[in-house]
Amino acid sequence: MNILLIFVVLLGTYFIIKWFKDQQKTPLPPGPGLLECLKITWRMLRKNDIHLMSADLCRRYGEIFNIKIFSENIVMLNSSRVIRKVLLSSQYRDVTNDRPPTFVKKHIVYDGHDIVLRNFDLFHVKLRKIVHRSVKLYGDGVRVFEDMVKNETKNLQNHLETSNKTCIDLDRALTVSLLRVLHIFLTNEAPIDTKDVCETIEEYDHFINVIFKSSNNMVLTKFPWVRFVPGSLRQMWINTKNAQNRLNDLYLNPSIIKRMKSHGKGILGNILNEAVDDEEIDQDCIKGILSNMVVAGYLTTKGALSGFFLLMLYYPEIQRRIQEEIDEYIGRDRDPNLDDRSVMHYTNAAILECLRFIGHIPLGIPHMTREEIEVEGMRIPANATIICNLWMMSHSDQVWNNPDDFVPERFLDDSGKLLPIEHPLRVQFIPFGTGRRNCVGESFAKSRIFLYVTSLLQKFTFSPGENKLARLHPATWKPNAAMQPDFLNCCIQTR
Ligand code: HEM
Repeated sequence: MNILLIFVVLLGTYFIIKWFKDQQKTPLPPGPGLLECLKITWRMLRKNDIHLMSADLCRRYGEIFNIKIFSENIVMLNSSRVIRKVLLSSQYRDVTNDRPPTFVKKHIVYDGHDIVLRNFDLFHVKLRKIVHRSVKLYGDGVRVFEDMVKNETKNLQNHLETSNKTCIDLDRALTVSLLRVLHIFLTNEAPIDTKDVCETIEEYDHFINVIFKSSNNMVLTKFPWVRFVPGSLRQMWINTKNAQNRLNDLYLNPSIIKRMKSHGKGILGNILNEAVDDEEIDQDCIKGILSNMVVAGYLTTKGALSGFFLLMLYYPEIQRRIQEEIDEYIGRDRDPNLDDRSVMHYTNAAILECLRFIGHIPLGIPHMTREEIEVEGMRIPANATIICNLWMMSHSDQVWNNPDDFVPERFLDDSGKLLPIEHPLRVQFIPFGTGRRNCVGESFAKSRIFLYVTSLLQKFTFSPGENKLARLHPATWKPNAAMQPDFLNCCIQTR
C-alpha cells in the first residue's frame, strides 16, 4: 500500500513539474481539449475519416492545430502555405522530413528500409534518384513511356470495343490495364500471366488498405504484440504477410532476378544492378521498394482515373468539351502523345480539377519532426507527427469557390488557357506534396492519366445508361490508403 502511495505521489509530482515546465515554453499549436481529443481518437478507431472533421477544427483553431492522440502530438497543417513553410523552407526542412515509427513501417515495410517510410538521409536521396531514373520521363524516355502506355491503352480500347457496351465494368477494365503498365514499369516486360499479376498485386493492396486503416495501424503501433494474440488483428497480420510473400515470389524469384539483372531495365532491373555495387541496397530495401511501387504507383493513379471517369458520367457536358478538344488537336485517327498536353488546356484543367475534387490521398503520408521547432509563434515538439491535410487544402471554402462543385474552368484564365504553375490558385494546390518527400511518381502519374483520359475519350463516350452510379462526393468513398469510388459500371458508345 505504501509503495503504491509513493508511486502515485511520484507520478503526480512528475506531471505537475512537467506541466509547470511546459507553461514556460512557447505554446503548442492550439487544438481541441482532452475530451474532444478522446472523441477524435474514438472516431479514428471506428472510421478513417478525420479529414472530414477538419473544416470545423480549422474554423476554430486556424491553419495549424494540434490533436493529442494517446498522449502523442499530431500537428495538422491545413493549407499549402503552412505545408510549404514547414516542409520546404530552408529553416525547417532538415528536421521535418522523417516518417513516424508505425506498425506498418516496422513490421510490413521492413523497418523503413523502403523509400516511402524511411527517414530522410542521403541514402534516401539516392533511392529516390534510382526511381526517377527508372521513370525517365525526359529525352528518349518519353517515347519509350508513350509506346509502353500506348500498347496498353490500345488493348484496353479493344477490350471495351468487344465488351457488352451497355454494362461495362470500367473499374475492372482500368484495374487490369493499369496493373499491366505497372508490371512493365517494374520489369520492362509485358506480363505473360496477367491474371496472376492482377490477383497477386490486388490481394496485397487489399490487405495494405485494411492494415493502413487508422484504427488498425493505431492499435498495432501502440500494442504491436497484439499480432500474436489470436483474433482479427492477428489474422490480418498473417494475411498481409502471406500476400507480401506471394508478391515477393512473383517479382523477386531467382529466375526473374537473373533476367532483371541481365537486362538492367525497369525499376527492378535498375535497383538490382545498383545493389551489386552498393551493399546498403539490401534484400529488405529491394522488397520495400517493390512494396512501395505496387501501392504508391498503382492505387493512387487508379483512384484518380476511376474518379475521373465517374465525374465524366456525372458531367456529360464536360466530357463533350474534352472530346471537342481531342478532335481539334489530335483528331480521331492519330494516337495521343505527351506533346499534346501543351495545347490541350481544357483537358489539363479537367484533370487538375479532378485531383482537387476527389482529394483521394486526404491526409498525405505523415511526416515526423526530428527536433523541436517553432513555427509562427507555436512550438512543434521533437518526434511530433505532422499531417499535411491535403483534403482541407483542396476543399477549403476560404480558397476555392464552391469547393464541392467540379469546375475545370477554375484552372483556366479568361482566354481559356491553363493558369500558369506560379498562379496563386495553382500555388494553393499541391496534391503530390512538396519538398524533399514530394511524390517521386508525379510526372509518371500525370502522364499516364493524360494518355488514358485522351485515348479513351477519343474513341468512346461514357454514360450511365441503366447502371447505378457510385456516389460522386469523395467524402462518401471508402477511406482507403488512396480513396476510390466503390464501383464504376457504365455504358459506352463508340464515337
Ligand atoms: C495521382 C497519383 C498520385 C498522387 C496524387 C500521389 C501523391 C503523393 C503524395 C501526397 C505523397 C506524399 C508526399 C509527402 O510525404 O509529403 C507521395 C509520395 C510518394 N509517391 Fe506518389 N502520388 C501519385 C502517384 C505515384 C506514382 C505513380 C508513384 C510511383 C511511380 C508514386 C510514388 C511515390 C513515392 C515513392 C512516394 C514517397 C516519396 C518519399 O517519401 O520520399 N506516386 N505521393
